Amino acid sequence: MRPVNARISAVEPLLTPAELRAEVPVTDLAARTLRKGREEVARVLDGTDDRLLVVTGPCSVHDPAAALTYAERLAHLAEEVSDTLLLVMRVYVEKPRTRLGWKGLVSDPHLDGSDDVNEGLRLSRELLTKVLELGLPTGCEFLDPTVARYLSDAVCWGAIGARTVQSQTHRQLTSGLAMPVGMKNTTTGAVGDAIDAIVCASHGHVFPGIDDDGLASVIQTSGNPDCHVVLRGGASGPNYGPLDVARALDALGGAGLPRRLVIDASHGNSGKDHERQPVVVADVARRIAAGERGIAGLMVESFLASGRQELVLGEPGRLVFGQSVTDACVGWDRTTRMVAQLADAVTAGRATTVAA
Ligand SMILES: O=C[C@H](O)[C@H](O)COP(=O)(O)O
Ligand SMILES: C=C(OP(=O)(O)O)C(=O)O
Repeated sequence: MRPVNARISAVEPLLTPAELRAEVPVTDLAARTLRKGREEVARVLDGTDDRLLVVTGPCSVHDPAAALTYAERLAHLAEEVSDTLLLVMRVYVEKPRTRLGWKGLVSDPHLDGSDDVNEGLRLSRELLTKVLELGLPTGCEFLDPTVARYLSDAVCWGAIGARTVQSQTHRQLTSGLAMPVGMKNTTTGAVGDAIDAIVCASHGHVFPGIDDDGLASVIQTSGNPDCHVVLRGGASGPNYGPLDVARALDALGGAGLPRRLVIDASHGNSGKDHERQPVVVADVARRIAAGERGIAGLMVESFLASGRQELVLGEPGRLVFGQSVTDACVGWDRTTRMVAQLADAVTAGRATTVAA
């Protein structure tokens, strides 16, 4: 197709959301997990379900087979701890980059710079539906509003990231998403912007977009009442401590919002050092066990193998199976220990509630 201006070098057709949905449908089995997952996440977030939400999984999916192996293990673990924890798998198929880098499975599924977006969308949707079919709720960051039209009906929990939480486009997108969405504090550490995003997304908006047939459309939304803050630390340091949490809860209360939030053990809270994630989790677990209120969930970046590896475009054969190619992750064994610690903390925290 002829480019429309000198700085656009090519314009290729993209399959439509309706075509992809027909090719990769959300099966009845997946739809059951989707409905249940969305409802349960919303109930945990508002406190009517006293379990803890734990969103765990790789920083990014680069190999659907490795992600599915992780999902199979996590589905077993989710069953074992279902009295105390609601486990959701991170299935992150779009990556926002600080400067440049591989932008995720949707953008470049062959890991070679060929940027086969049609295949990226197909593989991403297949993976999301397979994870749901295992009975495991799915979570992902919504980055490109167009991509959301192709995948959001297979997602139980969404995130708006630290780099886009101030963006009106992402707040409008969230206002039309049918699942609970976590708003990250900004990379500077500002929590107020996440609260602004929650308020903005709770209202209906009218904005340009595409419909299911890919036709340029005016989209009207009714607002998303199920958004919450995610404390992920930032340039100003970690913000998972009791004082930062209390300040954020007060700010939420001051804005007329529920005093509930989620803590991300990774990113600015771990200084991107995966070895520090268990330290964050242990601290939060101790506080939950002691009866601290307001922490509705935790996020962990975890994969089969610990650490990270450098991705060399065009050489995917050299990659270690199940190890992150973006942020370093905790490995599987460490993950199971952290999950057990959180399950025990919820049990102990319940006892303090009964005693009070
Ligand atoms: O969680 C993922 C990363 O922190 C985020 O995508 C930014 O990554 P980068 O700083 O490596 O670009
Ligand atoms: C990019 C992510 O997080 P943040 O927006 O907090 O940097 C992520 O969780 O993958």
